[in-house]
Amino acid sequence: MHTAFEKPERASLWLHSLLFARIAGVVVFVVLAIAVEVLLGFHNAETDATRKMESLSFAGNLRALAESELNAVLFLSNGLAGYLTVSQDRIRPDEIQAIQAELHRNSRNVRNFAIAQGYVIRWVYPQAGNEKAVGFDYSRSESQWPGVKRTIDDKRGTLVGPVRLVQGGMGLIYRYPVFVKDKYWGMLSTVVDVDGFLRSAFKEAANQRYEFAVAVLAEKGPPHVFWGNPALFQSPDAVLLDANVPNGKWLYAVRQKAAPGQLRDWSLRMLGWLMASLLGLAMYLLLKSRVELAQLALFDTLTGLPNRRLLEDRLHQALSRHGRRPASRCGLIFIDLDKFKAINDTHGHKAGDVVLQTVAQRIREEIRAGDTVARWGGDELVVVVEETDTAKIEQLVARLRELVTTPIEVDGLALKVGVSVGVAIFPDDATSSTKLLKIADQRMYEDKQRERTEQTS
Ligand SMILES: Nc1nc2c(ncn2[C@@H]2O[C@H](COP(=O)(O)OP(=O)(O)OP(=O)(O)O)[C@@H](O)[C@H]2O)c(=O)[nH]1
Repeated sequence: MHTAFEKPERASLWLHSLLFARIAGVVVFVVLAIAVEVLLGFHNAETDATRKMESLSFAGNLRALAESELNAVLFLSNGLAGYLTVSQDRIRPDEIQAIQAELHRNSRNVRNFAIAQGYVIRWVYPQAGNEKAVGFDYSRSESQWPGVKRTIDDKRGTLVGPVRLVQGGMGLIYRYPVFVKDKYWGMLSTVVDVDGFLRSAFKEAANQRYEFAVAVLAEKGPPHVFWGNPALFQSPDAVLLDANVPNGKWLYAVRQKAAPGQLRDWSLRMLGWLMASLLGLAMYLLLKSRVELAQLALFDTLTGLPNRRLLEDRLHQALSRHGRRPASRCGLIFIDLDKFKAINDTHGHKAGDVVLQTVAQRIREEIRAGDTVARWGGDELVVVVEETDTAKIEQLVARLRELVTTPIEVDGLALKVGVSVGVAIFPDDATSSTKLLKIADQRMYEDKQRERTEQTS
């Protein structure tokens, strides 16, 4: 048996199909989901740019802090270098010790000062713990000599390191070459404790929001990272900022730690997708209800056959199509069940329904796919047959009579109805659908009368 709500076959009804409703629902969902992603993309790009600006400003802050800490060291070293330049040949060890002691007392992270005359270290302050440094000859140190030589050649103070110190531990060394009358006299080295220096430089920068790393840019080879996580230099989220230090460069990498915004992004995304799903579903349900309404308006709910309205439309279409094949015929068959009321009265309305459904199904299975059988109303059905001829219509009518009158089994009973049929042929009988229907109805009535007469005689 056919379902009550069948899909209209015509292309013009495509907009009222369930498939269209499903596609429209999916399209609404996809479009909204894409819109959510695009908006989130804009939002993220903007947030990213803001975060990078903030990171850059933080990196600038770090650079300023390190510079100010470094300036304190340079200031001390330059002062001592001034003394050495003035007093070169008259240097008195006790005087140097006193100056060094004074400078050391006022400096925070300076581990020691070392003064070399020529290339050999002569004086160190404080002496305790640094005895090993006295007598150290730079020109014989494979690791230190290239740097020392560069400082002398460049004639400018150079920040070296962090390096492993002769006296143990890690240090930053500020080397300052002393020249007397343009001739190299000796080297002043100020050794700064790396950890202490960096801690006091960056203590103000200690921040829950950012992580950072600092590296020395080598002339050759990769940067040497001496503070923080080296991976930051490879991170796409990190910003890099370089800074000049005496005769060299440091590089800062700064990244904001996982921002609370990431969680918010996910919530926004979930909310957006939820809205997209709900609106997609709403669109589907809306169109589905329209489909159902349209089907209710065009199909008979008991038999699933086209109703009178759709039949009239199809008949109209069939007649307009006929113009293309004028030699063929179009048949309109009006069918009315006889003694149907008696089935209702004797076996109940439900049994009558089954009879109507069965008759509808039998006729539907008999006709071709392009033809139409519709419920005209009550126990009346109408068949439209296209591209046919008179003989074929007669054969079809005979088969339909047989099909309708073949007993129908309902609850173990074989119920039988009679049938009256009236046929009108286009264009022989009429050329308008109204006229054809009228003629077919009239002939069906005559058929019924004939049957009645035959039964009574
Ligand atoms: N079960 C059922 N009965 C229906 C339905 N629609 C109409 N009917 C009944 O079908 C009958 C149609 O009336 P008639 O055509 O006069 O009945 P009939 O016994 O076939 O009369 P003749 O055609 O003169 O033989 C009425 O009794 C209606 O109540 C329906 O959907 N289901």
